Amino acid sequence: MFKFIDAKYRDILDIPELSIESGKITTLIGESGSGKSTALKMLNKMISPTQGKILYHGTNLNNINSVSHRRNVIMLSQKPVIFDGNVRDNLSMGFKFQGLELPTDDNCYKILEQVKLSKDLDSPANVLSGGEKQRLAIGRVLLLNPEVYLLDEPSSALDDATEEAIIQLVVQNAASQNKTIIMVTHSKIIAEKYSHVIIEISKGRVKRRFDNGRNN
Ligand SMILES: Nc1ncnc2c1ncn2[C@@H]1O[C@H](COP(=O)(O)OP(=O)(O)OP(=O)(O)O)[C@@H](O)[C@H]1O
Repeated sequence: MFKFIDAKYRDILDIPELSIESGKITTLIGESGSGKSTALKMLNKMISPTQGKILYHGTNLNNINSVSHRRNVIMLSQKPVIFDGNVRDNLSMGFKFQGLELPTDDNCYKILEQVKLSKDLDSPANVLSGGEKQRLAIGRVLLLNPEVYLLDEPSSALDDATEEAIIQLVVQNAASQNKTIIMVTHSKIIAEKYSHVIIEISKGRVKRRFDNGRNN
């Protein structure tokens, strides 16, 4: 699905060859500052390689329109982004950005059920609790139904239980549809529990890439 070929980003990342397969959960691990977030940002074109290239389904990402790419490859920040307005507005926001037909109330309620948020679509979003905001942000991404979910762990530590709850929700909903999940975590426990493939990054280079032995 993704293939790095002699891809460099400044002096931060240097990846001569790396493939990320579709339909799998791939996790990037490695010490702080090793380049994990930078690698993830390259996958949805937030940044582009300064040398070399990254292919997506065989096409150089440089030749793919950024807006349409981000329809297929969505970054879910673990710090929830909540917009002014009600729950419905927040669920529809991605569709508005992308110029797509807005989701029906029925579909919105189905997603709220999946993320276990029992709120009315008309209720204001800014009064939700932190955990509820997180579930609403996840619902927004699940509703967009992308091909690839990028989950970036904030370096400012969320507690592991919250991080795992987010991952669990996405894995349950996305992996059951054979979607691709690529995530960054500092937690070896989380990496080993959920990943098919683990990639260890050290000083901007791939140190190890191994099959985690998960086959479902
Ligand atoms: N736009 C940028 N300009 C200059 N340096 C940058 C830029 N983005 C990241 N860096 C540096 O590149 C290195 C890798 O950063 P990155 O955020 O990818 O690391 P990380 O492995 O995700 O770290 P953490 O686990 O702490 O989040 C760091 O030293 C960071 O300071």
